[in-house]
Amino acid sequence: MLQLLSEHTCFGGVQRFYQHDAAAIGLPMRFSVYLPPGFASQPLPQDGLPVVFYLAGLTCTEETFMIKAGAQRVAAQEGVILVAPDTSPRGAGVPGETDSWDFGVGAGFYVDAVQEPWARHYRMYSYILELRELVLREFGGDAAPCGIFGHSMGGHGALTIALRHPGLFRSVSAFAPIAAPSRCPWGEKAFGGYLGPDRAAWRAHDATELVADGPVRFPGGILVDQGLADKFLAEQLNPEAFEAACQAAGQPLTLRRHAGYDHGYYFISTFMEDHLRFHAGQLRQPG
Ligand SMILES: N[C@@H](CCC(=O)N[C@@H](CS)C(=O)NCC(=O)O)C(=O)O
Repeated sequence: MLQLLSEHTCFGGVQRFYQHDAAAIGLPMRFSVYLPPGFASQPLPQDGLPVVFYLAGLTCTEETFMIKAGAQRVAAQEGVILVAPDTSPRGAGVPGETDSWDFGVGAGFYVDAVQEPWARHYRMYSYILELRELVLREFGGDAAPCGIFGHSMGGHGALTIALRHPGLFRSVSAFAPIAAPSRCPWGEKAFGGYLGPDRAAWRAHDATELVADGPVRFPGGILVDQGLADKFLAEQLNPEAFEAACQAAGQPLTLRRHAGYDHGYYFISTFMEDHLRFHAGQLRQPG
């Protein structure tokens, strides 16, 4: 059952925060929803508005995007619903889960852990799919088209989940994604800890490997923005590996490199409008 935690009128629509019992996680989870002004007048459930999911990065919560990204104004104009989940289970009680900022709490990496002691609750991959179903049931209508985007760890999550489920998500974009997690320190730590030492199992959660391994899933293109003053760019993000894989596979990609921009929400908010219009345009097309 959905518990409404707070509600705020915003650009003529409504910003809400919810808690619910997440089956995939086995714990209560929080998420945020922005419902644009057109929401109330939609004839549910047949003709739901497009829904765009945003997956946040390391250390973030369900609040970060809604507070910092400046997305609601354009979502109101475009008539899209925005949804942002938390970035990990909270209160799982796994020993050491708060010891580091890039693994454990705030760092679920959008995978289902198979390694103990994480496997019981750290199942953010399945949770995102569960949340999509819940949101469509509650707000979207069964036929609502969905898009997904995210930042850094969440950019990795958005790309990998969309590439694995192109039938569920019709548009995908990312800000400064961890684009090849199997070959960077953040990804090696997270995948090693959650998925174990067998690197073959990592491929299914690595955007660069998924593009290389499969057919073209998004013929309408993928949009990625990357700041060139991002302190994590050289060691962690590897957009050039993703770009090369897309080129080799024939997957259309618009990778924009922006001089001067860093890794944070000043960068994200600058290009947020472009991403929302990209998703709205793709989700409005008959599909
Ligand atoms: N704690 C890290 C930074 C973590 C970080 O940059 N997190 C990004 C996502 S990977 C973020 O969005 N942080 C929240 C914010 O900027 O509000 C550090 O000290 O370098």
